[in-house]
Amino acid sequence: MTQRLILASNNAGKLKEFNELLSTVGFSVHAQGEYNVPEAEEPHITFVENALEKARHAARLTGLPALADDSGVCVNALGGAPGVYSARYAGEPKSDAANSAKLIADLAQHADKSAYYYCVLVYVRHADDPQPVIAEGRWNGEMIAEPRGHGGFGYDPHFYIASLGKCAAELTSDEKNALSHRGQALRALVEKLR
Ligand SMILES: O=P(O)(O)OP(=O)(O)OP(=O)(O)OC[C@H]1O[C@@H](n2cnc3c(O)ncnc32)[C@H](O)[C@@H]1O
Ligand SMILES: [Mg+2]
Repeated sequence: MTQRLILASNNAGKLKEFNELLSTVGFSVHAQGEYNVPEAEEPHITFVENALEKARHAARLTGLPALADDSGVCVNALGGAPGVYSARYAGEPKSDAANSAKLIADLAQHADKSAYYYCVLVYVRHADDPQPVIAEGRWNGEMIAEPRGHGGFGYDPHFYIASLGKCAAELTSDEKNALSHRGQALRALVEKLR
């Protein structure tokens, strides 16, 4: 039986990756935009609280189970910034190009370019679910100034994986999903839902 699931996100890049990752596990997935769910508030200082807020918001407005992702890039030399503020690092309106440009500028004087992507997923069966299912994933890399590749989204053209000699934006979507913070978190979540 396929179970209808709301993806509590408005980010087109994430939605594409979720559709690829979830296509095989028996969920019929629908973006919250299909149900006219407006963007949720993300007022918290932790990824998990923001993800829970987004999942509950979508479940409450649709009456359906919902999956939310809160994620970001954490740069060690910047004390973990932009972290939970990754989507709006350069302010509003959100812009991947402006965010990347600010991050590269902020890092220019630092020798340590190491960074990691972090993703937490929260699944709620309904808005008041007392047992949300939570999973996380982390993907290490480093930030490089010159953008490379056209795949992915967000900071991917600047997120370099030395062992591959490539940026995340140079990977196919299957390659990215196999390695990424989001892919890791989703596989862990699916295990917990079995
Ligand atoms: O909240 P929703 O609607 O899901 O969409 P969002 O883009 O606002 O999502 P977040 O609040 O979780 O912020 C995550 C940001 O972190 C960055 N990010 C997360 N995962 C990424 C990935 O796989 N590749 C590149 N950048 C990523 C990117 O800038 C995202 O906008
Ligand atoms: Mg957001």
